Amino acid sequence: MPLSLLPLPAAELRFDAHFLSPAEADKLLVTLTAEVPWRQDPIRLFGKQVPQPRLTAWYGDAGAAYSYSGLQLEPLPWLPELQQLRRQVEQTTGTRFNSVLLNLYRSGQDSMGYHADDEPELGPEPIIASVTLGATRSFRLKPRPAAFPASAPLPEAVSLPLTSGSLLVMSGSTQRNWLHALPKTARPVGPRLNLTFRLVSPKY
Ligand SMILES: O=C(O)CCC(=O)C(=O)O
Ligand SMILES: [Fe+2]
Repeated sequence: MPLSLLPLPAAELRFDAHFLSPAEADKLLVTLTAEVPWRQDPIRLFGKQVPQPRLTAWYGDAGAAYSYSGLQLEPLPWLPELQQLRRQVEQTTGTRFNSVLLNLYRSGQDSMGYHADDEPELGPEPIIASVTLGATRSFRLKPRPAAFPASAPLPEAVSLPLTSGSLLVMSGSTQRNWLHALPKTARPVGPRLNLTFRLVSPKY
């Protein structure tokens, strides 16, 4: 299945619900959950240090250092499974990636707040390829008000259910014009593992 373009104004979003087969996605979820050295780093939130409401890991080519929410992350060396997935994602998107951020949402209580992936090392129009394994969670996008003319109504926020094995590609002006989040849910849901492949420019 090719990637299909999702209709969101002033954004570039492509989606394939069946990028990985259910069997591939399940196998990868089990392997990565067990083999990744998951961490729960503190983040600064309103001036206070609090644990992130999810587990994370950062893999990449040597030198692909990245700062995220005030954290400096040195990449772990690629696991064979992640290398293979990177190649698959590169083939499908026609883009090169040198790193991947893994987020493990252990339950519906784990989440990620609204943000844009607009750190300088990602460049002005980053391409971010997001693979989901495990539970379906809603990915929310809302407009950045400053990015839209004040004279017209703002576009509405949207919810995309990201299912296991799906691939979502954000590119072009998406990060400049929209924020995204993975809200908590009160529904009982199993773990969800998300991988966002990125191309970061090494800092020398
Ligand atoms: O878990 C997700 O689908 C979103 C992850 C995300 O936005 C990020 O890693 O920057
Ligand atoms: Fe993000």
